[in-house]
Amino acid sequence: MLLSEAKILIIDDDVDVLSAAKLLLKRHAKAVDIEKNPQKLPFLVTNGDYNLILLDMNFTRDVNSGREGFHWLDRILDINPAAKVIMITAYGDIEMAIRAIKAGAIDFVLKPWENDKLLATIATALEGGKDKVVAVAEEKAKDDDKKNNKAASDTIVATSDSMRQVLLTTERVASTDANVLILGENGTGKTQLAKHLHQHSKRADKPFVAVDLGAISETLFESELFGHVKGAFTDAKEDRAGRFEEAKGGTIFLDEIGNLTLPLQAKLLTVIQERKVTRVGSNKPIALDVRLVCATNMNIEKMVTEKTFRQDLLYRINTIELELPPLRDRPEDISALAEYYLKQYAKKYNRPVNDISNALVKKMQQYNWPGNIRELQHAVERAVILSQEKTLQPDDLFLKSSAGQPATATGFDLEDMEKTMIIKALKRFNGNITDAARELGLSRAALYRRMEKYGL
Ligand SMILES: Nc1ncnc2c1ncn2[C@@H]1O[C@H](COP(=O)(O)OP(=O)(O)OP(=O)(O)O)[C@@H](O)[C@H]1O
Repeated sequence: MLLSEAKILIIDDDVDVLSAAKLLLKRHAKAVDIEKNPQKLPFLVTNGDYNLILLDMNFTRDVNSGREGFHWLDRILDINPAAKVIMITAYGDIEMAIRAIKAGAIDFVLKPWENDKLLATIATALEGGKDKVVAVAEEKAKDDDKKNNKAASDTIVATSDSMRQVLLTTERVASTDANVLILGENGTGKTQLAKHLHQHSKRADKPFVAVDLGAISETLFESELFGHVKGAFTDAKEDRAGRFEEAKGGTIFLDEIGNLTLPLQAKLLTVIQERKVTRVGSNKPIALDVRLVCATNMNIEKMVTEKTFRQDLLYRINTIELELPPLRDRPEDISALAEYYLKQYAKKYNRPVNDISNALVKKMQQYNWPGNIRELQHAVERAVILSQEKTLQPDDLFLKSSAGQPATATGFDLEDMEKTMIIKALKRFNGNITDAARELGLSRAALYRRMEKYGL
């Protein structure tokens, strides 16, 4: 839809912002309404038939949490899930803006804005009608999937020889009922692989139940995994099946198995050996028909040597071992995954970006990715949200950790120097990002990222 045909609503508690925006937009749009009081939003959204809403992130002057903005964003999307909301955020609030986009806003503008940039952002948002609706529908489908406790049919990207080999073995062992132990650092895709195994097994149409053992307290372990009967303890108001029973006929995935204390390891071993569970407070064992898949990021053999993990339990769970290599050891997967996530997020957030420069691919392949695929996924998501161009450049990707990178030989801390230069440039231009970026020879997006990195 064209801006000249659009009806726009602007909500901000700053009347100067409202009048400046109205002055600018009424020359380009069909109609512009302004409102100072966000309480009127539900009425306006229900009755106003707006094509676009510009919403302030922080309503209470001295509270900068943005929470109110999120609250109102939620309300708008509750009333109309396809509503197009652009958030107005304060300078330095990039993190918040990213969260808002993840929560369903279509874009953000920073205050004080440049008129041309604001008009371009609005025009792009108005153009991308269908994508937004599709994205909302997809999110909803995903939520529904989660609610139904189904294993989502996630794509596995595997270009490297090592990953292809892992996939091949996984698919081969899927049809057996053997217990599988998946090893790998955090974020290498252990959960994803467990789901893949389940989907290729003859239990695929039965439940896939994932349990994060690292997140269950010792006291709740038994009742969570094995269930309980009414009155077994104070909070046991009714009979409840445990996770093992929920997985009946399907697969149970026990993540972070290395985190189990020795007494809990003993309890789990008994269940696996006897293939029966007994709910807490009951004395009736229930026969189990589940496939057991476990995972850990710990060195479990070493734990056995150190006697912190029972050898007999390890023998039970690792009939077949699959090991996911860390991302830094499979450079072909780095570029394939980056492209996969670039496409996915560009579509989801309706962004123009569709390519990755060779220089950025090189930068990604030199980085050590301590958080593996999860870290790469988040880095690409942020870059897609922030990028204004069609091709992602090295500066667009914000990498958190520099661990494993060669240290600077000069003894100077380059980061300190960079930070000082940015502070100086910002002071010189009274916080004007465009001028400071030009002085520093950076794009605006690159300057924002550095400001964020240094907490400026
Ligand atoms: N081969 C892959 N292709 C595409 N995406 C992947 C792949 N492997 C993992 N992912 C994605 O990476 C993220 C992390 O994967 P997952 O949760 O499976 O890792 P994990 O090893 O179980 O992590 P943790 O050790 O923290 O439990 C998920 O969003 C997942 O969808």
